[in-house]
Amino acid sequence: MSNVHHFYPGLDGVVAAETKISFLDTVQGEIVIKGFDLIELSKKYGYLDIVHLLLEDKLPNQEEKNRLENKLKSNYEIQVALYEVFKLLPEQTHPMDALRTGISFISGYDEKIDDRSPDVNKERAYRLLGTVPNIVANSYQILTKKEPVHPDKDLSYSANFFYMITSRKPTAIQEEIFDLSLVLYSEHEMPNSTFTSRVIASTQSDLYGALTGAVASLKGNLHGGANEAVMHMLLQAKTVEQFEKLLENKLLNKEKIMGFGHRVYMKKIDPRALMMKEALKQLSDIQGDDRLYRMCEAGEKVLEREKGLYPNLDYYAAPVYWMLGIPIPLYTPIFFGARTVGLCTHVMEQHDNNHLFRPRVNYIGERHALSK
Ligand SMILES: CC(=O)SCCNC(=O)CCNC(=O)[C@H](O)C(C)(C)COP(=O)(O)OP(=O)(O)OC[C@H]1O[C@@H](n2cnc3c(N)ncnc32)[C@H](O)[C@@H]1OP(=O)(O)O
Ligand SMILES: O=C([O-])CC(=O)C(=O)O
Repeated sequence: MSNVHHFYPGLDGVVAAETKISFLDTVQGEIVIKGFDLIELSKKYGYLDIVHLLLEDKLPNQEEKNRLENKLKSNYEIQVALYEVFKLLPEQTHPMDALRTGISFISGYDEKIDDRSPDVNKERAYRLLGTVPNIVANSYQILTKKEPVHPDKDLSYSANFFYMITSRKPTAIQEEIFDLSLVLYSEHEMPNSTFTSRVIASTQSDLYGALTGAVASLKGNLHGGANEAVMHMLLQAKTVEQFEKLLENKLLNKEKIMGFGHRVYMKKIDPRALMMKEALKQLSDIQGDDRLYRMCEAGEKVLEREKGLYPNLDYYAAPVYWMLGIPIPLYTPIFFGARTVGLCTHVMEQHDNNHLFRPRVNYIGERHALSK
């Protein structure tokens, strides 16, 4: 038997799981979520529909949707002690790190922490879906020395999430676009964060641990952190010409351009980015300011011409969140908030049909004999 195995750097192209949750069908050009194309879903359905689809295996009727929303609302509040924990965090803590701490902290309140059965895991997932927007919003409020914002149960789930992070109730169109962004971020097969959560769950560790690991994964700017990085990059330019120059210089310096490229869609635009691009156009028209839209479009052309690269969702989500008036450090936490449902579904699937993740290596170090 050989000690050398075929090595795929970054597990590129390696199949890591059999799943009934989702699949990036690059042949048909579809993001399949429980059998439906996410882009088609996003044109007709909202975030709560997707939550129901992922956790209950079916699109909900109105009554089921109301029941789901009420269940999430009954889980909006966070432990008083968590506010105290956030007060102890150093001021410069990134909201993703505060979120990681928050999710880790609340695990101690779960009286059935050692129960991984599907029903208990599902209840836990609903609790997390209710709680995460509050953790995202109020860790940030406290870190920025503001008063906590209490959830408003008269608002829809997405409107309340928006309200808690901005302290403003959204207009109808703002609510619609924010909800669309949550739909688009909700689930995406086997990105690094989902893989991380499944790896953790495969030791029979719990949902909180798996999600805590996923927050850390998502924070990196090769993954979820790219949406914040895109906005910082856009803010470095004031005009289309300046933005084009900035990108050209970055490419000359062999820098990676945030918001472009994707392990799976490398040579095509991420279909979710197109949806967010339309939303950006809509916001630009409403606000009578299309500067960011024009800069982003020009950037697209530079990357296509120079590198044959196309935008991923983060490229257009960033300026959309900017035009919605959302603080930049919350862009990646919002991504996580939206992805909570996808991650919970994956952890549940892993627990239900588990095989410990434990890959091998090709050893390229030295071997020594110990002298006697
Ligand atoms: C919602 C999401 O999480 S989507 C991902 C968000 N992340 C980003 O936007 C970060 C920027 N993008 C990237 O770093 C990459 O495209 C990734 C990490 C997302 C995927 O890339 P990988 O599959 O690992 O491919 P890799 O990084 O090796 O790139 C392959 C080639 O394309 C180039 N490339 C890929 N993405 C970019 C980019 N954004 N800017 C410039 N060049 C790029 C690489 O430099 C490399 O070129 P080379 O072969 O000449 O060295
Ligand atoms: O699929 C990936 O690798 C990253 C991504 O787009 C996502 O998590 O939404």
